[in-house]
Amino acid sequence: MKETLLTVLENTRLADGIYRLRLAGDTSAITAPGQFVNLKLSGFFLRRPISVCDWENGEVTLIYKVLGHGTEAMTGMAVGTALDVLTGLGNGFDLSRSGEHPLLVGGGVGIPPLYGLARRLTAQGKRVTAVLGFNRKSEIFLAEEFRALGTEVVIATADGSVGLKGLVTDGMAAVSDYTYLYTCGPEPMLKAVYADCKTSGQFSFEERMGCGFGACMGCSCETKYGNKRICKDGPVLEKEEIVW
Ligand SMILES: Cc1cc2nc3c(=O)[nH]c(=O)nc-3n(C[C@H](O)[C@H](O)[C@H](O)COP(=O)(O)OP(=O)(O)OC[C@H]3O[C@@H](n4cnc5c(N)ncnc54)[C@H](O)[C@@H]3O)c2cc1C
Ligand code: FES
Repeated sequence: MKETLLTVLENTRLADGIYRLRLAGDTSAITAPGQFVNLKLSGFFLRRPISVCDWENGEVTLIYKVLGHGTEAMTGMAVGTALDVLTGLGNGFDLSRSGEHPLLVGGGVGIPPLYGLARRLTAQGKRVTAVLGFNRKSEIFLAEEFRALGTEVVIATADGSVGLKGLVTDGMAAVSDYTYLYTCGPEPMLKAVYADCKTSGQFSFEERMGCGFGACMGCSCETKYGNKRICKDGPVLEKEEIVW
């Protein structure tokens, strides 16, 4: 973990309530897709954790959804603003387990960390399929960026306005021959994906957090191998260790 000052390069709206924040500075502590950063926002006591969508050459891209006061305040951050950021938090995804045809399943703001993962798996020559779930057409983001990587994209929308009408599990049913699964999204979605998953896999949890670096136990969860802190031992857990 590293505390550093990053400068806002871009803060733009991508879809309904969804923004892309690009930051420049020392990103050396970020080593794996699926890790997250923790942003100190002026006027807020607790930092706000956001997954790394991608990083390269001293730049990190985050994608956030406006949910409450903190993320609302983030929309007003102008280009050039200096932000105090804890970088390199969490374990991230282990790419070595993917096999030849990894399936990535993301819902809403669980999708961004899967983009950085898809980019690296594709660079390794893997055939990547991504099932992306949204509520409706106006909330869709990153689908074109996944396609530009050469990833096969299956979109599921709850209202049927684009792609399959239904949930990400309906999209998963359309992919038969995957070798491994990576997923991130809200917990009810992760549970449904867990129930339908035919292979081994890794599940990333975006729990509410206190400190974000292992000190407060506020994110503790039970696993088959004892209690783990989602912020430090996760946010990525192996399918085989999850207790549901
Ligand atoms: C490891 C990790 C990675 C994350 N990555 C992303 C990301 O890439 N993009 C993104 O948009 N969000 C992400 N989140 C969620 C993000 O941290 C919260 O949405 C944000 O902190 C809310 O702050 P706020 O001040 O706007 O809302 P608050 O005022 O704190 O809360 C507003 C509402 O949102 C609910 N809420 C707050 N945090 C969460 C949460 N973690 N999960 C579900 N509901 C919550 C509250 O219960 C409340 O109802 C991540 C969370 C974690 C722990
Ligand atoms: S949020 Fe404090 S230990 Fe995880």
